Amino acid sequence: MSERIKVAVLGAAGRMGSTVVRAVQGADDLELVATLDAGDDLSAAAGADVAIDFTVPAVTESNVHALIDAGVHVVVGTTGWDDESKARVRDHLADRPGVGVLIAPNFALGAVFAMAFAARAAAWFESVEVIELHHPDKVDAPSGTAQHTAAAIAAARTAAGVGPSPDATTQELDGARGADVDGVRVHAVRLRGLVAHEEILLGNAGEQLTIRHDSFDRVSFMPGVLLGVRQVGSHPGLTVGLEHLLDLG
Ligand SMILES: NC(=O)C1=CN([C@@H]2O[C@H](COP(=O)(O)OP(=O)(O)OC[C@H]3O[C@@H](n4cnc5c(N)ncnc54)[C@H](OP(=O)(O)O)[C@@H]3O)[C@@H](O)[C@H]2O)C=CC1
Ligand SMILES: O=C(O)C1=N[C@H](C(=O)O)C[C@H](O)C1
Repeated sequence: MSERIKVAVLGAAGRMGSTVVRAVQGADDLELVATLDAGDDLSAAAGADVAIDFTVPAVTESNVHALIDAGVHVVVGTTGWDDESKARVRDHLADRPGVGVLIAPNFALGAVFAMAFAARAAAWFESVEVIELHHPDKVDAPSGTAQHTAAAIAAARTAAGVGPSPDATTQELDGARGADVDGVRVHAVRLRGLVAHEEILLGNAGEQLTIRHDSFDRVSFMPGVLLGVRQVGSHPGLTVGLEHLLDLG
């Protein structure tokens, strides 16, 4: 058997981190070498080939820079990344050839396909809006997935020369029309009982297409996380979105 990939998990006690720990322990080709939580010294991850970060938006970027310095590939599921923080990672990686960082707002395969399908359809519909629905313990809104979805939809519409979705609203109670992500309206629901869900609504005169994805359990993210761990080392530089490992990018 070829050598196993040594893996460190950051945020190991969290909802996602604890599920990731079990998935890594269950994979024959992976070896769990470190589990870290808030307050732990990041140098414990330096012996890993790949670190997986499911922490909190406030710390994920500094974790990634420290891991790049240590020459460790990183698979990042934590949300909260914007264009500036991604650009800083891209610049850092330019000085560390061979190191790969994968940031994916959603590792559930169905969610990645839902985003890709929505981007393909978006240029053919007059109206499009995104609704994301999550458990009430989530700290960020809208979800990273919804922002990634809206950005892909907006890019597809711009490339096709399609204008904004029609909207006659001139009077609005703050927030009633959701957040504006690159011109696409995104609405966030927080409800006990939910895990992670997204609907993309596309409308034309007389018809509606609804693309919906549901993660009922955090195990849904594990095949994508493990795919990322196995492939990040052969994707040096920054990769944003699991779609690039599924030939959908
Ligand atoms: N990409 C994807 O597919 C998915 C992404 N996510 C994202 O993953 C992130 C985590 O979600 P979730 O697991 O639900 O959140 P949790 O709050 O359950 O877990 C976060 C964990 O990170 C720990 N932590 C905080 N600071 C540090 C640090 N500096 N170093 C190491 N660990 C730290 C927390 O510890 P403590 O509580 O002690 O502070 C906690 O255990 C979120 O951004 C979420 O949006 C979630 C699901 C899927
Ligand atoms: O916090 C969560 O739970 C999730 N976060 C990610 C996001 O913000 O998109 C992925 C998934 O939706 C679950």
